Amino acid sequence: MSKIIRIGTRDSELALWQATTVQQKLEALGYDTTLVPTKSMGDQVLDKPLYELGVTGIFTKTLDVALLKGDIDIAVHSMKDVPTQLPKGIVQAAVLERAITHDILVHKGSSFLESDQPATIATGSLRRKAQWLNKYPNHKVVDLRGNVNTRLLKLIENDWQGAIFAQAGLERIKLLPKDAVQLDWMIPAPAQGAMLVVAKQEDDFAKEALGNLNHPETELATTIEREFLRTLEGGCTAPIGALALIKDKMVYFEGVVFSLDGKQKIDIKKEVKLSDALGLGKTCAAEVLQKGGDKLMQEIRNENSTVH
Ligand SMILES: NCc1[nH]cc(CCC(=O)O)c1CC(=O)O
Repeated sequence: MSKIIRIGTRDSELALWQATTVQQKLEALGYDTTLVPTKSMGDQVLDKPLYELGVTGIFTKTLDVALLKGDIDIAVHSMKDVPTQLPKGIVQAAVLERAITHDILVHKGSSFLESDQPATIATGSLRRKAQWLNKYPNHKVVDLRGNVNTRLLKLIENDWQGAIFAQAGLERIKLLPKDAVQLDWMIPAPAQGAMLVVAKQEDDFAKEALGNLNHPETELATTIEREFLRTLEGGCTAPIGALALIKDKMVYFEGVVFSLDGKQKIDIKKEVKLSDALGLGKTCAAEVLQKGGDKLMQEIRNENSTVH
């Protein structure tokens, strides 16, 4: 195997951890590899909320272009950052076994959670904001951008009580504080905690190499969650959560869409046999749309377009 697989990645600590993990797995199988770190637009524009940038795939576009130009052979992504429609010519080549899916609150003392005192929580995610305000209507949520390391620093520098992160991200780069509070009531983003490796459609060598890294259960769960998101036409900027758990040949699915202020919530829970899991995300999304989700999604699109 003389060909060297060039692995494209963003250059944040978390992205590099993820890409190195893929690199080590490929090397263990006997493949030669090299890492190609790149800055994405999403990492460069830090002074605007994500949802105002109005571009889907802001973290993935730079790597897509590098892949299609032939500067890299594969790209490693946090799967939740990847738009549900991949660009033409790029395919999903491996979904790695998922880490913990939960969100987590990093704080400077958590007693405020048990009181009625007002508090300020930071997050750049509309999904986290809506769910937080739904549970704590008297709190304020402020925008927070940047990679995980930057966001932790901003929390220290600012007068906020806490900030919300994906537990998987903090664990991977060993920055999870011991007293962080796991938000097991918060529905994660579709595909949170999973890594996706993409390749060019025509690159059989890369696709075969990556086939060894694929984790079918994670692939199925994330497919269902992303189908739910795609059917709702949520992109990456709507307050939509989805989680599919696979256990004992059953799939347990939970999906939700919130209004931006967190006051309205339309959710769905379904359990089906593993053999009936095909199309589950779509069916659940159709039910949500029918239960008033279509109107809610339209409101979200209108409100989002007025802030652009
Ligand atoms: N949007 C940024 C992002 N993309 C993936 C992760 C964490 C790892 C994961 O969820 O797979 C994070 C950080 C966060 O949400 O705190």
